[in-house]
Amino acid sequence: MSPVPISSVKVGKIDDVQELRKTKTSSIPERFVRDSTERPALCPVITTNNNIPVIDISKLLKPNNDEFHYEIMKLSAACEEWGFFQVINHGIDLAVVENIEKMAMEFFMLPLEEKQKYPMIPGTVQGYGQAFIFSEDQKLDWCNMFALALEPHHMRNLKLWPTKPSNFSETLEEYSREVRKFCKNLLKYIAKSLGLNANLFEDMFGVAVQAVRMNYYPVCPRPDLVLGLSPHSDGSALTVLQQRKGSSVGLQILKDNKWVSVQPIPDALVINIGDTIEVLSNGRYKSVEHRAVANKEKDRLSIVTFYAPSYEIELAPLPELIYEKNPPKYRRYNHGEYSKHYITNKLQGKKTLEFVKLK
Ligand SMILES: O=C(O)CCC(=O)C(=O)O
Ligand SMILES: [Fe+2]
Repeated sequence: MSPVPISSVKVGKIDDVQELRKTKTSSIPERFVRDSTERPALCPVITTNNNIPVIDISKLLKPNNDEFHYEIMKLSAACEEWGFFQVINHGIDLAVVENIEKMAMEFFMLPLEEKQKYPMIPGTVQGYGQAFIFSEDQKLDWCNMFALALEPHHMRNLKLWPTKPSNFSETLEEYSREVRKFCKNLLKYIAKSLGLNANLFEDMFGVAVQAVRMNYYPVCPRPDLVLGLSPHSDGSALTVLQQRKGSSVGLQILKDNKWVSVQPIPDALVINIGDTIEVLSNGRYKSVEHRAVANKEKDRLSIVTFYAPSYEIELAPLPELIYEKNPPKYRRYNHGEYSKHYITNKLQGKKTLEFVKLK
């Protein structure tokens, strides 16, 4: 069951944030102004460096030596305590990483009419615009998105593949191939870190679903009033996030009820555990709530890949991780049904997981 468009949704007027920015006005339209409880400046933000764990993938290439075991232990602690980590020496060709950043920026800098040839279709999260908007009074994010499903092949909506910039398809295909390889390997390490057979996730997921979302956050005159992206957890198994070099700092994760700002490390990728792994690990690994904030001085680009099981797969906490003192916390469900639930509801912290949580 793959996501289907919803045609009956009334989303109201959605101002394009890049166009708003061009007007140089310092006032923010009401639909972007958050309630005081949601405004970023009112929440305590920790910005200390070196907080989010860093995993060195090169140390995982030779299994079963001390370095390998140490790194696997670090990975396990990162997934349990943070749900987020950065990876260095990830093995993805840096030229491929740079190319996608350049291409994405070229896309976002195109005239609005060009980008609007690929409008976001409510209920599918594909195309250009704002996703997860389901009513006329819902608050908007200070962000322009462009998202596409890449795999499996039959899910590609070819009408949504831009013809400009001219290298769009080729660049995205190359990037997504590299990221797919990386995700498959990382899932092996994650399985090992849970004491499971390395191939368990790959065998279980079938032909994995892979989607990419490019988020562009223009400079904002009042970042204290808006959010770049509403708080949410990801409905994927794994998410790989790349931040454009020289972008502002914008990603924040909720840790012990405080928003912690993720300081980018050059050439590193940010990884987070999505809802699927939280469920399969019966809550041992956390799909952590995160959001993005806007910035007054610098714009920001993030390129996000969601890697998830095939839609027909049934998911439930793994029997290997269930024992008497740790009974199942989630029910058995179909992943396609979960995905549909995810993308047909607005982003609201970890609310989506309630759909499958056992009371
Ligand atoms: O731009 C970011 O840092 C956050 C993006 C994100 O969380 C998402 O696209 O799911
Ligand atoms: Fe996310």
